[in-house]
Amino acid sequence: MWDYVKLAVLGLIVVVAAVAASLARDLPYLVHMLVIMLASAITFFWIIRRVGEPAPVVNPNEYMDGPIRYGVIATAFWGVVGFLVGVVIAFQLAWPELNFVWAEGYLNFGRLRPLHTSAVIFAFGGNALIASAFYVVQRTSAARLWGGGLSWFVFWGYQIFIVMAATGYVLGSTQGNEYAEPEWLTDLWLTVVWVAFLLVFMGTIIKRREPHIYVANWFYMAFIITVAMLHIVNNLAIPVSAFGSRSVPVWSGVQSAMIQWWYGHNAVGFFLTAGFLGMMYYFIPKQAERPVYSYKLSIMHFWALIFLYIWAGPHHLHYTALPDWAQTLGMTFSIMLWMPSWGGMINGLMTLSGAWDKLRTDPVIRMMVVAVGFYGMATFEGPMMSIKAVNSLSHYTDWTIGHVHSAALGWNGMITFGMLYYLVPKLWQREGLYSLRLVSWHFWLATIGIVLYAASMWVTGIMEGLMWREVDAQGFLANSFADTVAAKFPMYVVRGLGGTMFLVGAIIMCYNLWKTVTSTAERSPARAGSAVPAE
Ligand code: HEM
Ligand code: HEM
Ligand SMILES: [Cu+2]
Repeated sequence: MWDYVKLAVLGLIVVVAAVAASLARDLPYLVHMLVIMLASAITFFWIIRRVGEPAPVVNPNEYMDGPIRYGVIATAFWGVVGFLVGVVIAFQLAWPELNFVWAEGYLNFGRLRPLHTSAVIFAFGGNALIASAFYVVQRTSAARLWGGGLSWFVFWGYQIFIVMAATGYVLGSTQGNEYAEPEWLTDLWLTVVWVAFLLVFMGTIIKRREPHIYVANWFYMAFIITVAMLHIVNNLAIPVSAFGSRSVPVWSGVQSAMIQWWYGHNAVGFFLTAGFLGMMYYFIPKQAERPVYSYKLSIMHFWALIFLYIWAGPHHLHYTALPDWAQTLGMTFSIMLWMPSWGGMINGLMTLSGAWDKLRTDPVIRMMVVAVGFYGMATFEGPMMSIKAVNSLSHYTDWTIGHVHSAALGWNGMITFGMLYYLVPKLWQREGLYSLRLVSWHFWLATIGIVLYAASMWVTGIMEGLMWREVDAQGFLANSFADTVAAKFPMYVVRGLGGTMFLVGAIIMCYNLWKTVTSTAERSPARAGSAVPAE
């Protein structure tokens, strides 16, 4: 019965999408409708082939790891895609000829930049967060994922969101809000998927068989709930037509700017920080085989972090039309944010106390520790850049880009790599990784790549900031803008090389993980996924 309801709904979606596609007013809308039509049609046929088959017997004591395995593969795949686009745009900035004339309007810097930022944050980071949240919540709750097949919907729905966002960027559909570029249709779809994600996560927490809610789950919960709130408020818009991709935002003027950076900053705070701290709190103790250093500290810095982050957004709008008091408020909260951030860093690093020797022998733990180190560095640099006097130099320069990437590559990238190295042998029931030597290669390529990236951006950032300020004896500007661009060329090449090393490291990781699954010995089946007791 339930199958027939699903078939009817999917059939209806296919027809509606086909009609909407034929009425489309613009190309991105047409493509999105075709994507929806195709995805619904494939699901339709997938279900119809199984109608009447007895439902597979699931053991409620067994973890649901299917969507997590897919999520791990998607994380690695989108990571390589996102880094590759990053390398391309890095070289486009060094050599503008790489904005090929034949690809103008599709593959030029302006189209590829949001493709890069969304691919790395939402596709690579998002898949890593969803997969690890599903893994951690089951293990720490001693419960199977709630909602039957809903977690599969979350996985596939999220991939459809990624495809819609990516095709939209290349075809020129954008709201023009950084990190919130997708238009209304894609936004609505993401909202549906995200609510399903929240339901699966909370459902599992509620039916947990472990009285205690482990701290990693608090961070994941804050991440899921806050991102839902940010996404909905920042994307409130009225579509121009039901059959076109364009919309008119409800916010305007300085309010619009403030809401955008309330969103943007907390995307950093809750997507790239809170969620990833959840990852840190599970995978570092596991890999180090040590308990979390201080449970008390984890609770204190959790509440301080989520309370302070929400207020710090105005540091993106220093010296703009935003009222002065709001800028100062943003700056003050940013400086306070240093403390809970370092609370997290200290807790992550000190979890290794008594096991520091592992740094010599285990390249995976080395990766995780370096990640936490970069987290600490970025959360010192950020509060410093939020001071208005410092920001007057750093704003609009490559210093910001350096800050972003030391955090993104160092913290988000490295902790995710560590998580993947931990998860793949577990999820495919292998004795261990195919090659620790290759992990070491990945570690060094990535670390040196990050250093090249961050250092070159600090140099160009401070250089161009100072060049913009320089005046001659009469008070005229000493440099034209083009002079500052020309002066940056060598550093842009260095950044591109650093990015290439980071990308090569990630490709080595994919090879290593692939070999782990295909050519290492299986673990004894007794140790495979059983839901009691909590791990
Ligand atoms: C191979 C690695 C990477 C390379 C070569 C690379 C390169 C770039 C380049 C060239 C830009 C544009 C800078 C500009 O407009 O001046 C950029 C922007 C950006 N990238 Fe990356 N990237 C890489 C990895 C990542 C990762 C892993 C993340 C996040 C997890 C990330 C997040 C961002 C963000 C958020 C921006 C926008 C920054 C801003 O507007 O201030 N990138 N990247
Ligand atoms: C205590 C923590 C942090 C504070 C106070 C902070 C502060 C800042 C400040 C002041 C800027 C420059 C704004 C501007 O001049 O336009 C900035 C930019 C940025 N930060 Fe941070 N940061 C922190 C941590 C992080 C972390 C951990 C990440 C990533 C994982 C991150 C990602 C970014 C991004 C993506 C931007 C560029 C936004 C844009 O203009 O597109 N930040 N941050
Ligand atoms: Cu911020």
